[in-house]
Amino acid sequence: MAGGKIRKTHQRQHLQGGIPFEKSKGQHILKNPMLVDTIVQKAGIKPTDVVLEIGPGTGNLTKKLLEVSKSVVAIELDPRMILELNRRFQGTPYSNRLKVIQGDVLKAELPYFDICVANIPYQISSPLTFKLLSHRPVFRCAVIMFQREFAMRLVANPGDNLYCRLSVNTQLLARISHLLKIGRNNFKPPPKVDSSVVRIEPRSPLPPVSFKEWDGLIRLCFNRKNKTLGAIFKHKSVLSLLEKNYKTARALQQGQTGQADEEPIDDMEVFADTVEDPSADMYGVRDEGDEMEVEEDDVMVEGSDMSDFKEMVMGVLKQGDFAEKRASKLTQVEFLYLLSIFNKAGIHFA
Ligand SMILES: C[S@@+](CC[C@H](N)C(=O)[O-])C[C@H]1O[C@@H](n2cnc3c(N)ncnc32)[C@H](O)[C@@H]1O
Repeated sequence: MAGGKIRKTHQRQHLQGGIPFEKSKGQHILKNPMLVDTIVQKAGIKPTDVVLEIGPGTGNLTKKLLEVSKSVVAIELDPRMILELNRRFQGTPYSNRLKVIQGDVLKAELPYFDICVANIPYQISSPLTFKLLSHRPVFRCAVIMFQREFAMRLVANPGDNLYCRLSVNTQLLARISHLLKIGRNNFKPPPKVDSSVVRIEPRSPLPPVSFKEWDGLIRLCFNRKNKTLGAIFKHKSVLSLLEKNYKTARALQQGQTGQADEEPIDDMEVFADTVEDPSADMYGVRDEGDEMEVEEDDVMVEGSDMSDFKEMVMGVLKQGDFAEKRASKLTQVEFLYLLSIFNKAGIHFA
């Protein structure tokens, strides 16, 4: 840690190198040098690696990364931090191996990197994770500090309380493991929550699935994650949405004779689109576990109301033995199978 002094004002500003930290920018500096060493060691950086660091701040982690890698590219939003970084590394043997880009990482074009190591501002966790996972060429791994609950959602398994849409979507794209628990007192100023360091290893190749279709199904299932799939798919709003998609797909198919019926693998641009607008909360944790509000007219379609289309949907669920199962307990493989049998029956989610 650069030797700064701590001054407390009535606003409890915390200073390092004369810089007041801004909580709105997630500026919580790792002050425990042993932890910084452990994170760098766990990242398994090779001397030939180009490292991407997001939010280098005053450079505590950056210095250790420079010691073990070929070079570091750091993206930092706050120009005051960049001045501090320049002051810290100018005239040292590290200066020509450090490139600092000023800007918002969510808007920046990411450079080439082998490995990403970062203590990030927690408010960008979800869009940043998906921005990294859509980056090409595929990197080896990312070792990232997240808010503890977000990290536990990333690694959650079927049946765990925190298993949610975020878990399923990230685990489709990457292998994720929990590396370290970090208490809030290791930061200056301490955040309100504890943290965890997680390793993310992108899958390559990706499972051959349309991401739009996948997310459509997962979103539907997790909006009422503790209800049986049989109950979810009996709702009028769900059935009418799927019936509309079904009719559209059939009309398109009729207009495209001679084409293979296999679903094309989505272009990676799909991922880029979803991270451009973080407010869309495409993968956020906000809605997880919440029951989707059932509108007054969103009744269950029962008995005499039974339409041919509903019978078809129920037939698909029965075929895979899914009617009595709940999203909160379904594995990745089961979701992939469910999507494939729906699609085979001409039922689509996007
Ligand atoms: C949690 S601090 C980490 C600082 C330092 N890496 C450490 O571990 O001590 C997060 C850093 O990310 C920067 N930051 C916040 N939002 C950002 C964004 N959208 N893009 C890039 N950097 C950002 C902050 O200015 C701050 O320096």
